[in-house]
Amino acid sequence: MRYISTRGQAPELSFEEAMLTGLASDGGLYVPESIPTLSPGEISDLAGQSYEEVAFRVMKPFIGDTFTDAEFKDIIAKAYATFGHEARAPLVQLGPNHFLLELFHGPTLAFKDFAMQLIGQLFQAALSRSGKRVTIVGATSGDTGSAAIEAFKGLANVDVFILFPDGRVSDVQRRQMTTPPEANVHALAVEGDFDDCQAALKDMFADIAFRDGVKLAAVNSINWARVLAQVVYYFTAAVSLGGPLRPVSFTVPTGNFGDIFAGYVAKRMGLPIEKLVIATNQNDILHRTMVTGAYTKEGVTPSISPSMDIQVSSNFERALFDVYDRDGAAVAQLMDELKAGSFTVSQGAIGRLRDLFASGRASEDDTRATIRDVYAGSGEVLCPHSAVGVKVATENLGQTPMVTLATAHPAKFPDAVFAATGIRPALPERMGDLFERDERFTRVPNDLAALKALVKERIS
Ligand SMILES: Cc1ncc(COP(=O)(O)O)c(C=O)c1O
Ligand SMILES: N[C@@H](CCOP(=O)(O)O)C(=O)O
Repeated sequence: MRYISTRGQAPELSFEEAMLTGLASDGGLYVPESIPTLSPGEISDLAGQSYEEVAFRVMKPFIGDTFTDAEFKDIIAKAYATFGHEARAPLVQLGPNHFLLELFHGPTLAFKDFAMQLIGQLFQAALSRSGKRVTIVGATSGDTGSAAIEAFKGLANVDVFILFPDGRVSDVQRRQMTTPPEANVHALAVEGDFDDCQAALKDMFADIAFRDGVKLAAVNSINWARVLAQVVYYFTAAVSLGGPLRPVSFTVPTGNFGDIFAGYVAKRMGLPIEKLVIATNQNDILHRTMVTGAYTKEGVTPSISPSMDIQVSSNFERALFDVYDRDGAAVAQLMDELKAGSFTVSQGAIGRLRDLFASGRASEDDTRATIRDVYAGSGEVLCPHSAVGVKVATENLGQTPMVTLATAHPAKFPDAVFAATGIRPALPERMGDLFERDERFTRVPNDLAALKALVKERIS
């Protein structure tokens, strides 16, 4: 399996190279040159298998001969051994035809652990056989950073720098990033919002001398391996609801478009998914784009679902690449226009996007009301991101079972949950002392040169 860039100008890479590289040298994102499919029989055979076995069968065609079957199975087993639920991604029924896919039983209580725990193991295996060292720089609105630090802390061949927007993540998210004592962890509080952090990260990749000098690697969902790991739970959920014989729909709380893009890949692999619904909070650039065809940046307004406070949604580029018939030059042109603030999707391409995705938006009041009503109706306590999903899902219910992705544990956002329900969800016991641990982080200006200098100084 070879990987190509969405902007068409970077070299083709193997799975291992694409994973260790992250962003393509032309600024694009790597995607497989073709999407492998599973037959209906192969999908039926996933029923009753462990999460780990499904993960192996779904991901294997994408990784080629990077690892032997035995090595890859061992990597998967280690990745999910830390999860607090035997099913890894259990389904809970919310209503007659509405299910919640709980993706928050990993070590940092968000769906990011599914991919990050896996790529922590993949990096370790690849780097220990090559003897190479990498510098991971990640941008986070709260969850990617904690999951990355958890997965890479203490590893011999890796330094991990996480840029988070100062004052715009929850206290639990910040403490998950700032309390690990390992010397290879560097939490950086940036004066700015998530888009500033992500732009700085992409600019670091664009500086080839810096990129090669520090051996830069990415663990955001610009890294294909992140998206791939997230494809698996679409299969486990659909199969437990009767797939492939019965189609299933999914609603996905969306920011950087990685999680819903994984659903699109599952569909392309042959999983019968009827609807894929993009659910945005008040920072609704993706919903506006689906409605108007114009992708227009407006400022980010902080919300009670802070992890989705994003305007420049990285993985939308991967979807554009496909609806523009994999024309890298056309995608590069759109991304250039975006630097000036907006681009318009062509008539043909927006039509195709609308065939593939539905969309909706939840205001702050909708989000609070959904947390309150779901708690009163079923006793299920939702985090604000999952509540955005549930609100939009209820507008898209039909005959087909709907699965809403519950992307984080409510205890990561106790203030928003308390305001809506009057209860304060407790952190799992293993994190009970999070607020007693010492914090360690560096405040940095939103200044690329200063960030690069700090990274160089810390790794030297
Ligand atoms: C809790 C939570 N929900 C939803 C999202 C949105 O996921 P994606 O960025 O893959 O669209 C994020 C972060 O990205 C998140 O942290
Ligand atoms: N919500 C994310 C933003 C980064 O998303 P990623 O999936 O591209 O890593 C976060 O929590 O950091």
